[in-house]
Amino acid sequence: MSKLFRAVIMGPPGSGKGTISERIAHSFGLKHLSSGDFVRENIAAKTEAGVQAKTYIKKGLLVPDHVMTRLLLPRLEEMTKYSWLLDGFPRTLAQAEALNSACDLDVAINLNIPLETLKERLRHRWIHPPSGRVYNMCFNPPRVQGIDDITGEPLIQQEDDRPEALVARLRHYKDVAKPVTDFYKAKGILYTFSDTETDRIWPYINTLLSTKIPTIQSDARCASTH
Ligand SMILES: Nc1ncnc2c1ncn2[C@@H]1O[C@H](COP(=O)(O)OP(=O)(O)OP(=O)(O)O)[C@@H](O)[C@H]1O
Ligand SMILES: Nc1nc2c(ncn2[C@@H]2O[C@H](COP(=O)(O)OP(=O)(O)O)[C@@H](O)[C@H]2O)c(=O)[nH]1
Repeated sequence: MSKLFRAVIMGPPGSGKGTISERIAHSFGLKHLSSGDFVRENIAAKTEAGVQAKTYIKKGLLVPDHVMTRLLLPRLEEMTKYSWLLDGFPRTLAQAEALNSACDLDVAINLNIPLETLKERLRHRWIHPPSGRVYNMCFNPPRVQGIDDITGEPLIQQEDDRPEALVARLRHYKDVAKPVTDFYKAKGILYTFSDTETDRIWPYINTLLSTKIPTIQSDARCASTH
């Protein structure tokens, strides 16, 4: 029987997790699971975890580990038949440990992007909040400026993508992410990619996954959710 492929992608805000996840989902037929999308769906559906999560997000805070794992792990249980790539989770060691008790990962992709590049990217990032679609006014602009391609609704810039908020976010990211990357390094599944451009990183990720996926997965592919 073919084995399913399970991966996580980590990196600071603006490092290209969403962009690269979309490419991976498209090229390898994995499901792209975004923790931010799960949070937004739970908020919209007013689930208990969603109501709790909203109070933190409104203050610009990360959702606490116990709320986040309660929201996410049941969704992963629904995915037992699929290969997936998880984007945005884990962000803390506690989350990584919770995930580790739920499933075995094959690969942890870690994006290492210089601070100046992150600042520049996020300055140009615009999002469509209801869907989570992300644009960049230089790298992948919408067809009409300020308007979502699919729905025609307005795009917004997130408060915490502004340069002042970003430095604090990045500092916080570094503190909490280090134990997580150390955890995956110790397991021998951490792959770090450093560059200023997604298009230069992508061929390396593509090659890595091409060597991993066909050997452990043949008929278990599934369509991307995006
Ligand atoms: N693993 C997680 N742990 C805690 N909070 C989370 C997690 N994933 C998502 N969230 C919450 O949901 C919000 C939206 O998440 P999402 O990943 O879409 O955006 P983000 O924080 O702007 O990330 P990035 O800039 O890296 O894309 C986060 O700001 C955070 O409050
Ligand atoms: N200029 C430039 N922008 C990029 C590149 N890769 C991604 N982006 C944009 O940078 C922003 C952050 O990327 P995103 O995938 O949302 O990163 P995430 O926060 O890690 O999920 C988005 O607006 C992307 O469109 C790149 O190589 N160059």
